[in-house]
Amino acid sequence: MSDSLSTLMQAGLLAPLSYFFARFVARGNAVPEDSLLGQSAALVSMRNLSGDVCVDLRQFAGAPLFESEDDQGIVVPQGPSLDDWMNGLRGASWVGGPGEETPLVLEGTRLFLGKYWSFETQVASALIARMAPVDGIDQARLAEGLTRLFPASADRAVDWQKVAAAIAVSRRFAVISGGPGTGKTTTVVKVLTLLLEQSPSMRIALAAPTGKAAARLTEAIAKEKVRVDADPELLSRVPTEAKTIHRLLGGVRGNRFRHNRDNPVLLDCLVVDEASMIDLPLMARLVAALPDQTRLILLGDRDQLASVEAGNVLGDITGHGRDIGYSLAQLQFLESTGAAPAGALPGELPHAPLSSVVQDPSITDAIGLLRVSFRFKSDSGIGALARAVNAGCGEDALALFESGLFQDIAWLDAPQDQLNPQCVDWAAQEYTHYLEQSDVGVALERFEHYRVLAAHHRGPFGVDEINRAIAERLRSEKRIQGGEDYHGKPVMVTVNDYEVGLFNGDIGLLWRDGDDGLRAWFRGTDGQLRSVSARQLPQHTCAFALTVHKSQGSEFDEVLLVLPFDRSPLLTRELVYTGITRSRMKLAIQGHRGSFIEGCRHCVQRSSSLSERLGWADAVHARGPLAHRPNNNLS
Ligand SMILES: Nc1ncnc2c1ncn2[C@@H]1O[C@H](COP(=O)(O)OP(=O)(O)OP(=O)(O)O)[C@@H](O)[C@H]1O
Repeated sequence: MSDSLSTLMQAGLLAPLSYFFARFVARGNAVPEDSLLGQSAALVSMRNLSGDVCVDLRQFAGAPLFESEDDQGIVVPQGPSLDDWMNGLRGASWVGGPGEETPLVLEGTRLFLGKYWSFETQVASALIARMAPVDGIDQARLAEGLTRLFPASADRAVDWQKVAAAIAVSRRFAVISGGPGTGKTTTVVKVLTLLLEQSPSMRIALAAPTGKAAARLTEAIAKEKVRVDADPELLSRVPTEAKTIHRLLGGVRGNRFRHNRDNPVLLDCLVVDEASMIDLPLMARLVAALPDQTRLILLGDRDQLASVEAGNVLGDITGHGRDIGYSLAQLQFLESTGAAPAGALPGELPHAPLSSVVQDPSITDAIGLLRVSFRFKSDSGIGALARAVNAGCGEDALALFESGLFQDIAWLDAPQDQLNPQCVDWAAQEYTHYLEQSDVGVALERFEHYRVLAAHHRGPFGVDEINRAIAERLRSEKRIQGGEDYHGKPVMVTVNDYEVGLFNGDIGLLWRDGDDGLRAWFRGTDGQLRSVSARQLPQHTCAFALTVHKSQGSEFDEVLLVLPFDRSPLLTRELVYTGITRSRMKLAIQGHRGSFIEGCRHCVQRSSSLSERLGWADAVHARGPLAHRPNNNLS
């Protein structure tokens, strides 16, 4: 006999939200909360809070439904056999089939929260509606533009940027994915140029999930625009400013965005950067607010961490690290426009016929993978490290630190229960540079050069403790003075405040403004400085150290990555890869060697059916070291 859901909640094994949802569903069906229905509702809600979009009952049939520690003395309920489970749920009035508006939806063996089933199907149908190639492309003009903007290299190797550009111009939905410095922004500026050459009146917008990412996109687009060989008048129509997705959608009114299906954003083309950070609900709201004829181009690194909230939208769209092969029609198009030399691109993949990878090649036909990093050359330890981690080889990654070949990477062994003192030394030394500035604009810019990142919030290697240790050191060196709020304190906003215009993840500095006291200063997506009084500052935390999750969309010259000593579910290949690739020039990792190797083996797996809805064959979530082919993104 297993313990009740309420006991599980009291023991901290079940979130209160999941318990009350289970109770609500059970009462709605007039059954006890510890019935199969109540337990199933609690399971789906709990898994959703951990990032899954649905629960595949096959994974839980005959297995414990919730995680527990052996020493807790709690008996966790087990899933029944698959047949009994499916039959039991089919009889419940609050469990509907696909399309029914019920709190739970059962589709095949997958059980969804009704809302998430709707989000997933909305995203799938919006992307599928854009999957076919666009009619009426002037191929001669496109071929001329591709030749002009992507001059042939001497070695006649495939120019993956050119391939991705041809794909993005010819389709209403495209993804351009690549690791850091592979030229996503460079390519998209050329894509927009080619689109404007096809259709000069095209209305284009740029967006990103966070203010930081939008500011970086704005800056990168401005830099690339001046290098493009095209009519300056046409180029002036490429937008100069990227908005956050929240701002593009017009901010929240009540619990809805101002732009939605009934009041769409009127655009011909939307480019969204850092797409790996977009969770399923936000993606659903974004596509709902776009008319079907609006082109959507997603940029991102498919190997990065999935979004904080449920779903792994970019991973699902791009096949979770699988190789990409193109259909015959796509190969013919790419060759006829000169995007790739005849016979150079993968159609049927060397290790498998395309039909075993995708049920419908339209999905791979929409993806351009950038495979060469222009940032990390062959002497870059960061590049080599990212490649080894991405291939799941923690041992190889550790060997790079000891090889003596690379000056830009360093490993620090973690003492079991405290930070390595060298970490605090380095951080205090680096942060002194911005604290020495008199101008807040310069200080903000200087602050962005260096960052400490960690996997966890709490514990000896969590951001809370690291922030405390760094502040204490800087205080002892008289670099900062004062209590909770002080001149020079870095702050990160942790909520969206539409009134004040500051959003979750925005980073600024508290800075004394003459006699007016402390104000919090931020740089907007347009590059302009703005400040709010310390009193107006929405809920925030200290930001000497950030979680790797929060650092997505940012890059720094130098990074100290603090990994936990013990194995942890958070320590995954994607987390380590994302942490490493936040650094442009210099990286130090503090960690435990065994946990690091384990972490590199372990991939984030989130249950959803989006990849299958989009045409990928079977569930491709298993991305273990064997299933994953090393990619060349960072060569
Ligand atoms: N084909 C190319 N040849 C030479 N340099 C290039 C090429 N493409 C891009 N670069 C340079 O590489 C650098 C990175 O390019 P870009 O910013 O477009 O990459 P990204 O993938 O958007 O990077 P990020 O990781 O910052 O998102 C830039 O300095 C850019 O000018």
